[in-house]
Amino acid sequence: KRKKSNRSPPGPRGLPLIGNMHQFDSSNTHLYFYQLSLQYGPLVSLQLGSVRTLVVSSASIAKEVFKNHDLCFSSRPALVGTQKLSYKGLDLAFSPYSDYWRNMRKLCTNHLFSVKRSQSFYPIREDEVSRMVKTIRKRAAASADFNVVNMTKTVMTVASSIIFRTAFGKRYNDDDEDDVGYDNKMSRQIHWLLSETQASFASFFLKDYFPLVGCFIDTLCGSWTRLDKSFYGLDAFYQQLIDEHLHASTVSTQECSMLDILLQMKSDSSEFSFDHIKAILMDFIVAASDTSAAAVVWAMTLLVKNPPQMKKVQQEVRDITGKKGFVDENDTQNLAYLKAVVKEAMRLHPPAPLLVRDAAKNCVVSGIEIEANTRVYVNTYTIGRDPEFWENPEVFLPERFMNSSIDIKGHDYELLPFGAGRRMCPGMSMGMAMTELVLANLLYSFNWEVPPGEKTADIDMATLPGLTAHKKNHLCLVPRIGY
Ligand code: HEM
Repeated sequence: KRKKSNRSPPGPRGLPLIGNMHQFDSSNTHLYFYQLSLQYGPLVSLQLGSVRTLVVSSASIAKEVFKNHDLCFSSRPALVGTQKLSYKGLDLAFSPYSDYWRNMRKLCTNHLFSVKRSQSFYPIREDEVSRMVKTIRKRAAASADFNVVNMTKTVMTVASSIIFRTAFGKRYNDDDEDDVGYDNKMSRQIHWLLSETQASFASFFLKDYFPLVGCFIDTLCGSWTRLDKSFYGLDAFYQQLIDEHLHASTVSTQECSMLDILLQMKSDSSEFSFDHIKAILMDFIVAASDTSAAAVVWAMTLLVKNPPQMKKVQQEVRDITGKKGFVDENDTQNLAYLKAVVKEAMRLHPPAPLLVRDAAKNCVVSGIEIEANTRVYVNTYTIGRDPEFWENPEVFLPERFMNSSIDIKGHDYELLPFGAGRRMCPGMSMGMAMTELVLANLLYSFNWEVPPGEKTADIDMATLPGLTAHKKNHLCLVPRIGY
């Protein structure tokens, strides 16, 4: 029996010292892992430098990981980039499993991420989505040469505006946003904040795989200098916003924001510092806007490529909303088919496809002994396409979720867009509220066409490298006033 549990899962043959590092694609990791799973099966082992790595690609093994051994797999790897940006693990997302993480998670779930809190931010979502609709309307009325909307930019802008305003309680430059994509100071500042944070979190350091020599090579390559520069830039930006809040009389902060709540938490506890606040805000910024925006863009892409489903979902949104001009969050609760569309888009294109954990101790999964400190990637992209669970897995068919009990809450292991177990996404209700509201209003107000001379079949599904799986090439569509 012991012999059996010691066998190692299959995987590509590596080289001495570096293992499989030379084959590892760190830019589109989930697609690389998907290919490996097609070749080697649902459990693949790799040696990435000094890091033993396991890739899980089936719902049944994911269930073992998250249900039977969740405690063992509740830690995250302490990577150079994430440690720096999280102020050495003072955040939630990149903190190792510990008493600190448990307390922080409880605190944040109660104060920041509860359903009630998410509802309290609804006016912000409503206002930003209305602004988006207004700007698209202008574009729809423009002449043929100017009516193409870059959906990727538009959706990223509305999502980051919502998140920025939810985090800090204010907008920038209300006045000059008469263009789709709002190319103004706010947009540029948020864009910089987002891209810098994303890039730093995802930055590649050899030290993460070769602790002894990696540090030296990273220094030679200038990776540390770049990371330090980003970190100090972001730190200064957050400090400026905190200072503005502390001297609230100098700015008009009308809305209660996440930062207000965090400052209150700081004044209630002497152990809570400004670094804690910045680390949590950093998590929120990186985890919240990008993921929801990616979800909307993938859903729109799939709908445009599937006209019968597009027609059906628009019919539902317009029937339920009636003539009142805006889909609100009471309406979205009743949009069963739209919810099925979102689930189906997340099945095919989960915005955060890799659930990353480190094994805290030895344990046996699928009859195989996993050693402590093994890095485990659960690939929800592959699991969502597993033909054992999904009929015609490559086909976009939201109907499969109508009258189905399969949900995204982390109990149905064949569909895990928000993860599962103790480290599951705490912002699910806010993320879903944002995704559904933006998508519903895009579908309610407009009919969408590809630009003249293009075909829907030409819209590609390539993915951008990064922590969040964005559509690589921007989705550009022509809006026609629909309702
Ligand atoms: C459509 C939107 C979203 C998607 C698809 C998504 C997905 C995910 C996934 C897959 C994880 C990793 C879970 C795991 O390892 O099991 C995660 C973690 C996390 N998400 Fe989200 N997320 C979304 C929106 C949000 C929002 C709006 C927030 C904040 C309000 C948020 C905050 C977080 C945090 C803090 C973590 C780390 C949790 C921990 O490690 O304890 N997410 N998210």
